[in-house]
Amino acid sequence: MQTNLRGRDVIDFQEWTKDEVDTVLDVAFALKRDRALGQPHPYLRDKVLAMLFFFASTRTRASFEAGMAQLGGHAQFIESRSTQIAHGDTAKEIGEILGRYNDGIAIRNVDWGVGNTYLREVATASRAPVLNMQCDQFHPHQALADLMTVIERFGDPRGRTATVSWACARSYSKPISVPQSLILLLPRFGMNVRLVHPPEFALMPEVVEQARENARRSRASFEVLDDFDEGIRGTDVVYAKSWGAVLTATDEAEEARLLDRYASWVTDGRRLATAGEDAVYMHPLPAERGVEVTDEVIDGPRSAVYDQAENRLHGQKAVMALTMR
Ligand SMILES: NC(=O)NCCC[C@H](N)C(=O)O
Repeated sequence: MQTNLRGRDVIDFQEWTKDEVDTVLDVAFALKRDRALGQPHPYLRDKVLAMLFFFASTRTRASFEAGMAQLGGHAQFIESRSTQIAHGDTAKEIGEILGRYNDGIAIRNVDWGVGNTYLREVATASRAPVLNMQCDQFHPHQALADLMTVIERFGDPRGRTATVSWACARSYSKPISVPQSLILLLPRFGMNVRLVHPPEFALMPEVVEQARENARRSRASFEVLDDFDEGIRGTDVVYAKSWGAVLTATDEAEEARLLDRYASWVTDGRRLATAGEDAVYMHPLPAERGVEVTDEVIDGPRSAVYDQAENRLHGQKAVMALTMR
């Protein structure tokens, strides 16, 4: 195993070289094979990961915690609301202190305009690496699991087309972190990316610009479209999920009006049938069934959602094994 990733933070893989991400993928697939064979791999014996959550989690908590146990270590679950953070513990203090107790600090803070800065402040103060369990701007471990899933389905992803699209959903205004990490990572592996959204649901311009640059460097294409049907036609990966109008909507009422306007942005069987012959449907979950996607699609033969969720475990174990040793 390469050792030079020890101590490295993962805020987004954009800050890692392609070779470094390749190392993570190699280790992730090796750990996945080990697990299938019942082969133990206790690379992190006696190591402890702090998992600090400012927001709800299903897959992220369960997979980081299971992963640490499988690597021979331990994960401690910390919910921000049961800490003294509201009483004054600063990001610097959290970094200093949790960094002294632990070998890694994983954080989920999706508050718009807050999360990314918070993670970086903790990372600056911490002697242990900080792993991003989703912030307002990036969700690197989701994108990693998704890339693994694409590689498992298609082999070499070069020349394949991935549609990263907005879809309608009403439960809450979701972060833009999943599509942002995806459009940054997939072109680096040679995928042609179509970013599709209504004009009001734009991503951060500097992230889109970086994604375009990543595509240019790998001689892949990068397009921004506002027509859902056109975005899906002939594509290999239909990754359609909701996100909030964080850069344009000023209040919930305005966002609700936008959702009414774009309520037809649902991935259904008719639309999926227009994608490529061996196209795959992807979603990070939780999905709003009947609003974002029909049961027929998410439960259908082209859906990769459970493989994506499984690969969270293997990808994160690779990151932890490489950064926390
Ligand atoms: N797979 C996950 O980490 N799920 C939580 C993040 C996805 C969430 N629906 C989101 O859109 O940001």
